[in-house]
Amino acid sequence: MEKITQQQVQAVLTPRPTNSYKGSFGRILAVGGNENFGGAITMAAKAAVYSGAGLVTVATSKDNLPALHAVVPEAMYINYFDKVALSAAVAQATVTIVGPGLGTSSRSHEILQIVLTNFDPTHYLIVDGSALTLLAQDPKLQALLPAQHVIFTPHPGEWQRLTGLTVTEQDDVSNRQAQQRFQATVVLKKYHTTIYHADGTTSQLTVGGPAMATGGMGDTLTGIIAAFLGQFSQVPLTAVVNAAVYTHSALADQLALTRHVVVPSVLIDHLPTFIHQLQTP
Ligand SMILES: NC(=O)C1=CN([C@@H]2O[C@H](COP(=O)(O)OP(=O)(O)OC[C@H]3O[C@@H](n4cnc5c(N)ncnc54)[C@H](O)[C@@H]3O)[C@@H](O)[C@H]2O)[C@@H](O)CC1
Ligand SMILES: Nc1ncnc2c1ncn2[C@@H]1O[C@H](COP(=O)(O)OP(=O)(O)O)[C@@H](O)[C@H]1O
Ligand SMILES: [Mg+2]
Repeated sequence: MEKITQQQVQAVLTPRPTNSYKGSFGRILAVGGNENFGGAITMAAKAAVYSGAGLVTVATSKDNLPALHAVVPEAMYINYFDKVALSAAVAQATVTIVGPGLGTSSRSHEILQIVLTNFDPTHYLIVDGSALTLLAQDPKLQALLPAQHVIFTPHPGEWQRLTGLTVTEQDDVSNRQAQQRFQATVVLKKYHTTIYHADGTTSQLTVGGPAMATGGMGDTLTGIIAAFLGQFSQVPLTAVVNAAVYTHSALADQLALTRHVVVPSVLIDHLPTFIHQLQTP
């Protein structure tokens, strides 16, 4: 198993070409955030913007719109109950996040089904939070998953729901066997997060720690992964995912030097500076 190094990450985070524009850095769609969990999709969207995504649209409950725009006015909005608008947005996005704060109601299920049905498999799909729980509950939804370019970001509880593996049974052999059933990249989030890539390789973090154990930290990670996929599309998927997961936890470690807890919103605010710091030899 390969440990992810800062040098590998720095090789991914290339500076922006001078003749670039917002369309050069990904069209991200973030789908989630019901009436109770609007913060989850807002953090995902803000993390994507602050990690350099070109264009970010949030498909969420209308209840969340004022708060979304107060926190991240750069993000565009659609109502996720508008099936026509949601289908069109999914088809256009170069990277779609689905699941943070989506909830597990029948309406949440319907939204996930629309996302999976309209997704363009040449693009990227990040499946997190409630979307993983909905998938675990319904094999028919699993059958709609594209065969490539899918990234699952479960915590051990979500991975247990998907695979039936209890947290103590989640060893490398069992996790790899389970990954092969889905063909997706699996980012198994924990102390020293392990990434089971779809190409058969495995990577592990040596950064990150308990100051990250607070609600919203995983939602934030989805936005960083999406933004990096949107920007560094010429780099292999394995390296881009590793770079995003590393950046998230390495920044948390830096902030934890002077903090008891790393609040996700605070981590997001530091992303532009930290990414620049990684780019500067
Ligand atoms: N501000 C917000 O709106 C927030 C919304 N959230 C959303 O809330 C929904 C439910 O997600 P949750 O993860 O909170 O709850 P879940 O019920 O999906 O998962 C928690 C369960 O997993 C088990 N588990 C085992 N190992 C774990 C580990 N290492 N970390 C976490 N849980 C572990 C726990 O014991 C618990 O039973 C998701 O859609 C999520 O995105 C959360 O992200 C928290 C913040
Ligand atoms: N003790 C820990 N050590 C390292 N990383 C941690 C620790 N606790 C939490 N994290 C990280 O915080 C994030 C939590 O994700 P998740 O449980 O999905 O949070 P949420 O759904 O509330 O946003 C993951 O990236 C995980 O690796
Ligand atoms: Mg989560």
